[in-house]
Formats: sequence, structure tokens, C-alpha cells
Amino acid sequence: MIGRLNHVAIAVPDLEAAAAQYRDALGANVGAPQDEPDHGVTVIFIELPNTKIELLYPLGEDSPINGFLEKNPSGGIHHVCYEVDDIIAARDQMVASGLRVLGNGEPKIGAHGKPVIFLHPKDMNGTLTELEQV
Ligand SMILES: CC[C@@H](C(=O)O)C(=O)SCCNC(=O)CCNC(=O)[C@H](O)C(C)(C)COP(=O)(O)OP(=O)(O)OC[C@H]1O[C@@H](n2cnc3c(N)ncnc32)[C@H](O)[C@@H]1OP(=O)(O)O
Ligand SMILES: [Co+2]
Repeated sequence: MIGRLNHVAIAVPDLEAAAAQYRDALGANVGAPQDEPDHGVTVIFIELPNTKIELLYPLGEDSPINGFLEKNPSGGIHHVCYEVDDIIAARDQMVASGLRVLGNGEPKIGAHGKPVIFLHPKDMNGTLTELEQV
């Protein structure tokens, strides 16, 4: 059911420094910072030929990545995001398979203006997993 890898998200302690590293040292195509208040993060997308990197920085005291950065002060891989055609059908099949959907279980609109959900990392081999309807 899952399709392409949409992005790999990396939580970072210094968003501008991380963006500059991808732009200047790695020569990547780095986007502008986007505040996502509904998700408690500021993101910068880095466009690669076959996928994207999503740099994540906390936005607000209740950011879901505050705890992650406390445990990983240098930053680290935070989640992977797979594309699906129908997020409700994907969610229902995954819940029926025993996977926990985070939050209230309903999709939210993600950084690309498309519906997203998250699966609990403890059910996904220790990897927080986002699904995005494309
Ligand atoms: C910009 C919008 C969107 C997009 O369009 O791309 C985004 O990507 S938004 C990205 C940020 N949003 C989210 O992460 C939402 C979902 N996340 C959550 O609901 C929470 O972060 C969490 C996954 C439930 C973790 O909650 P938290 O309170 O931070 O930690 P806990 O202590 O409760 O963690 C329990 C357990 O899970 C481990 N953990 C936590 N985060 C991760 C992670 N990213 N990857 C792997 N494992 C993770 C944590 O270490 C705990 O394990 P134990 O210590 O063994 O108990
Ligand atoms: Co994401």
C-alpha cells in the first residue's frame, strides 16, 4: 500500500546552521523556513533528485520534537514519510493490523498541504512513521 519515500526528517538544534551545511557544503537545493504552528515545528525542505530531507526545529514550548532534541542534543533522524493514495484507507488497514495512530487518529494537513498521520515508533521498529496522501 505505501508508495514512494516522500521525506526523511532530521531534527536539528540550529536550523540555519543545518540549512547552510546542506546548501554550502553539500550543494543541495534548500528551501525557505516554513512555520507549521499546527504541528509545533519550523521546517526547511531540501529537494534531492529522488526524495526530500525535512529539517525540523521546535516551534513553541509544546513542540513534539522538544523531547527528542533533549534526548539527542546534536539532532538526529526523527521520522520517515511514505506516500499513500488514500490516507483513510491506509489508516484503517494499519489500525486493523495493530498499529497505533498518534493524536486523535484523524489526519492533519501537513507541510505540503496534504493530509498526514503518524504511526507510533514503538509499533514501527523504533521509527516514527508519517503517511502523506498524495
Ligand atoms: C510539518 C508537518 C509534518 C509534515 O508534513 O512533514 C511533520 O513532519 S510534523 C513533525 C513533528 N510531529 C510529530 O512528530 C507528531 C508525532 N509525534 C508525536 O506524537 C510524539 O513526538 C511521539 C512520537 C508520541 C513521542 O512523544 P514524546 O512525548 O516526545 O516522547 P515519549 O517520551 O512519549 O516517547 C515514547 C517513546 O518513543 C520514543 N520516541 C519518541 N520520539 C521518537 C522518534 N522520533 N523516533 C523513534 N522513537 C521515538 C522515545 O524515545 C520513547 O522511548 P522509550 O524511552 O524507550 O520509552
Ligand atoms: Co514530516
